Amino acid sequence: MSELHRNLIGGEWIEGEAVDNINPSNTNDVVGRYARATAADTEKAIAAAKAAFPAWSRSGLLERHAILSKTAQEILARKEELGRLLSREEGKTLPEGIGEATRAGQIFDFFAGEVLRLAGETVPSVRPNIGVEITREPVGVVGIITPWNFPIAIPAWKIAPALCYGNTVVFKPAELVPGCAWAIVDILHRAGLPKGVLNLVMGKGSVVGQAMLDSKDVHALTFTGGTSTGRRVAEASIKVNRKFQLEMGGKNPVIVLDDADLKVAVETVAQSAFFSTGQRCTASSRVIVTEGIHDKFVAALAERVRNLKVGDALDQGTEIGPVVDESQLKQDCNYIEIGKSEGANLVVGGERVSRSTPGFYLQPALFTEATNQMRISREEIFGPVASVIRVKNYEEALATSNDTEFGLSAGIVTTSLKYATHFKRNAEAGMVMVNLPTAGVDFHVPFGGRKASSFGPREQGRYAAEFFTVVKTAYTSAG
Ligand SMILES: NC(=O)C1=CN([C@@H]2O[C@H](COP(=O)(O)OP(=O)(O)OC[C@H]3O[C@@H](n4cnc5c(N)ncnc54)[C@H](OP(=O)(O)O)[C@@H]3O)[C@@H](O)[C@H]2O)C=CC1
Ligand SMILES: O=C(O)CCC(=O)C(=O)O
Repeated sequence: MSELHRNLIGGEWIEGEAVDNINPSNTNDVVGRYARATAADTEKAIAAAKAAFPAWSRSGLLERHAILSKTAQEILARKEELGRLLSREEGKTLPEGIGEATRAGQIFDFFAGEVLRLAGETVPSVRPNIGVEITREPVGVVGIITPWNFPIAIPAWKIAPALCYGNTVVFKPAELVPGCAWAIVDILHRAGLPKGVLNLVMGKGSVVGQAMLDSKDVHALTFTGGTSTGRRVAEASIKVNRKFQLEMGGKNPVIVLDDADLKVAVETVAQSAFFSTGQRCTASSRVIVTEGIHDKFVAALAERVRNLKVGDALDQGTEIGPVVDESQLKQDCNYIEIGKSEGANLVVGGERVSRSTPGFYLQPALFTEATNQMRISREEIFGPVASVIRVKNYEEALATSNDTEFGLSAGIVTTSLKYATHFKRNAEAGMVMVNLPTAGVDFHVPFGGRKASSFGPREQGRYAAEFFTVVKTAYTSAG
């Protein structure tokens, strides 16, 4: 039997009930065995983080810099192995897995630099002989709850800034993907983090996650996942005056205008909608196309989708890996049936694919003749399913793209500077892409959305400081 990967609590590796981590490309393949934490373990982890906070919040900048930098170097040196682990446990293709592992290394590298750039402000007072200093301090114990779709990048972009700014951490990864989570915690632990500064509690959201929500000793909570869980995080946090940050769903539009370059449009939409099996909160599932280009665009996109190679995430040449698990696959298939019953036209895909190994394979599905009122255009599906909505002109395209409760990412494909500029200004989204896929973002600039997609300060880049610190304003009289 393979080694049990244990939880890290107060600097000790702690046993727990063993859970198999299953490969969605081949359900006969057990990626590893991981210990399931209990609510009592979670309470111990929170207590350990609380006890470690006073020393870590005052730790030397060079110590923090060295640990984050060493972590970055090890992740980058092992990016192929970690990328393979990621693809094996989550199902994105190997190049995508290696790309994500690389991104995690770059994020730690970025925040290793940020440790040395911590800054405040001194400003004159409006009163004579008084100085005003504005500084940022760590918040305390940060709870981190992450989803399964970015098993290494999302933990990295929450853990790295939390530690950089002097917080201690209790980290709960999604139960489906403990492998990458365990690997980065192991790397950080060996890089020299003091006991209790980073605690790992793998386990169920309803047990471990809930124990974090219920604790008044978790002073800030950063969450990425589904909208309904996000609401629970918000409600629980308000009760205990906790700072919280939510990244949730999307129903991201991509507009294709008559003047678009056809090849760019097809590739941008295929990438936005189907790569990473459509399992990205930034994926696009509403393709809004003006009537002059509609028919030739649909024909070219359908051809591209028909030829997308669905297969084992680790096989060379696979473009679309499996869906993450049986329950997500059911959700995708259910929405495909809903789309058909609503009267949209399924032009290609949507059927389960058999391979030599048992896995959750689905041929990407493309609907046409959809309207923006259909459920498939309004609800997040989180799979390789997209619908084309035909519109008359740019004005109708813009209105349709903004007609959604979500506001994470929005894209436009056009050769017109006028429309590109107008769209950047008027799209109701946190991130806007011109002639680029709606998914796949840089690691050093702000990430986040508007409306029901996000709540709280932005993640990533220098903007991360807003969530992971609290501001203090100090006044000193000269005498
Ligand atoms: N915006 C995004 O990036 C993502 C959006 N989603 C959307 O959410 C839908 C559902 O996906 P799913 O993974 O189930 O999303 P969840 O919101 O259930 O999961 C996200 C994280 O929250 C945890 N969690 C679940 N219940 C609780 C709770 N009561 N208290 C605290 N934490 C909890 C989960 O734990 P565990 O999984 O271990 O039970 C996981 O770590 C998807 O179909 C998709 O629409 C999903 C993933 C990412
Ligand atoms: O598109 C990306 O690069 C990031 C997407 C993401 O964070 C998510 O799907 O949760």
